[in-house]
Amino acid sequence: MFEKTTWIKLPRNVLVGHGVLDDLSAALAELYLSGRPLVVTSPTPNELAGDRVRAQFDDSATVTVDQASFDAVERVIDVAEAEDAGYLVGLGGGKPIDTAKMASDRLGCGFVSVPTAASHDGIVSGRSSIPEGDTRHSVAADPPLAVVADTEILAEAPWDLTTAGCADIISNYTAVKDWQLAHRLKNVEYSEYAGALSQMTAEMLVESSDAIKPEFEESAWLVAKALVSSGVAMSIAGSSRPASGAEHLISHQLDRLVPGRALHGHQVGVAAVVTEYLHSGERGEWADIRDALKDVGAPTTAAELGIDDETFLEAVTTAHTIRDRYTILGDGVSDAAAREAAAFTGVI
Ligand SMILES: NC(=O)C1=CN([C@@H]2O[C@H](COP(=O)(O)OP(=O)(O)OC[C@H]3O[C@@H](n4cnc5c(N)ncnc54)[C@H](OP(=O)(O)O)[C@@H]3O)[C@@H](O)[C@H]2O)C=CC1
Ligand SMILES: O=C(CO)COP(=O)(O)O
Ligand SMILES: [Zn+2]
Repeated sequence: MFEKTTWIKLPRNVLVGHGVLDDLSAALAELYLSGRPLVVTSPTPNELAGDRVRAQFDDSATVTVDQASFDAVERVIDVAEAEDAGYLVGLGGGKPIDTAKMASDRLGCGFVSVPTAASHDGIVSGRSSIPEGDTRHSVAADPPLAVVADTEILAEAPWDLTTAGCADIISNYTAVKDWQLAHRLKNVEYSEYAGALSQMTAEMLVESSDAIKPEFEESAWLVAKALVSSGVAMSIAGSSRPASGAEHLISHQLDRLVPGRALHGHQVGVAAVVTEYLHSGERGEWADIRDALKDVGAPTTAAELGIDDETFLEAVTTAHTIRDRYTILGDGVSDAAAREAAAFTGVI
């Protein structure tokens, strides 16, 4: 008997462009959401855009979170219940968006993503990343019903956040290679469609890198569109596999060793240079990844991340323990192999 089933959860309305923040309520009107919104935000995004969001609703409540944590998720759930909110609007960077995504998943209510930074593909995906104990990687949570990404706001955000978003997309190259490897060696289910979409998203971003420059609103548009596409690839796959391989494991390990030292996207970009070398050796495509990162102004060395060489190497040699996800790191690379890869590629 044929037993395969597919259930793909995707956002229904995705708005990317200049001034679209003011179309938020129109985008939501089409979704038949009921009740009033609870805006989940953090201090800077609230100051930048909170009033423009609240002005579009007759009635709303707001809760501000300072960090992504399970305490913050609990607090949002409490406020949502106390305020009798019908759905949650995550306004800000990954911190409020992931907190709102997780809280709405727990509450069983709708979630809408209004990113103020194009810093990683979590702003669109059905994945939420809330640190708990030693766990740093994302877990499944229903994706946003709508995404409203105003490029005017994204373009005015600190440039580092945008280059981090670019690097998160560039790392899709190695993520897809790891996924294909796991398919060949461990029979992990692989989606050709999701893999191709993820890879094409990285290729298109790299091909447009000349247009990715600070103060060009088009840069924010290109990056936001790529983040949407990467999020869709994850939704099709039903996992973060299309956008998260060994380079993400290394980044998660860095988050444990030196929390908050560098942005997620920057870490996965630098780690991707090393994991590409591990995949394809001295003559492989690691230099293309490094050059793509350089072209968008993202870091390419451990030092540029503010991380010392030994800590970076410790992350590479221990990253395979992070989660049950087979990658080029296998059951662990030796210190000598990690050192060789990182030194040859100029990462250390
Ligand atoms: N779901 C997923 O797949 C993923 C989720 N994540 C999660 O996302 C978080 C990191 O994402 P990131 O976006 O860097 O985090 P933040 O939400 O912390 O945003 C980064 C910083 O930028 C500020 N900021 C946001 N928007 C603007 C703006 N328009 N102008 C000026 N400053 C702005 C924030 O201010 P303020 O301090 O006031 O908030 C904050 O200081 C982590 O919690 C991580 O776990 C990361 C990767 C993937
Ligand atoms: O950041 C992500 C994809 O870019 C999510 O990946 P993780 O599942 O490894 O957290
Ligand atoms: Zn990522």
